[in-house]
Amino acid sequence: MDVILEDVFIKRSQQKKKTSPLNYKERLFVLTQDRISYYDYDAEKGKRKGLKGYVEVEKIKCVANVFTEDNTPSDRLFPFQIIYDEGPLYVFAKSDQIRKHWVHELKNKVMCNKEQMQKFHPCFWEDGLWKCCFQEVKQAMGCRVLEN
Ligand SMILES: O=C1Cc2cc(OC(F)(F)F)ccc2N1
Repeated sequence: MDVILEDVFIKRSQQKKKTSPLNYKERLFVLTQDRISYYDYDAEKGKRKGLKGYVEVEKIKCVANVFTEDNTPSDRLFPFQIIYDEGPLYVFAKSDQIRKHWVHELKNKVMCNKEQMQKFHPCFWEDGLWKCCFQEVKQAMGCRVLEN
């Protein structure tokens, strides 16, 4: 299966508990027709190393930008979210242009998916609540309708 897009992003690890610290790791992301995979990689050699995980494109219910807060570090200015049945996965692109390209490609794939989501949370789930609507239930219905 050939590569559609490939880029180095920071990903936010899914927090097990709301008190556990958030951690951010740089990974190589690869989009193919049916998967978005991410790898450990060697920056010096620019080589892919171990596959760390993936999400099947058909499982993605929504892709959207995420609003950042004012105190966002400079390497996490362009986040987007990939929402699948287990919730949102947060990825940080290096520029708005790179983010736009990935979100565009992923949206094109999601529109063909059986399960799509029209309501989502435009801000992060962080420290046990949605930063957009302050609901404290992660499964709370999205507070924003997806515009076209
Ligand atoms: O804990 C995790 C696993 C993960 C995967 C991911 O990228 C995706 F969608 F799988 F391509 C993005 C963020 C995270 N956080």
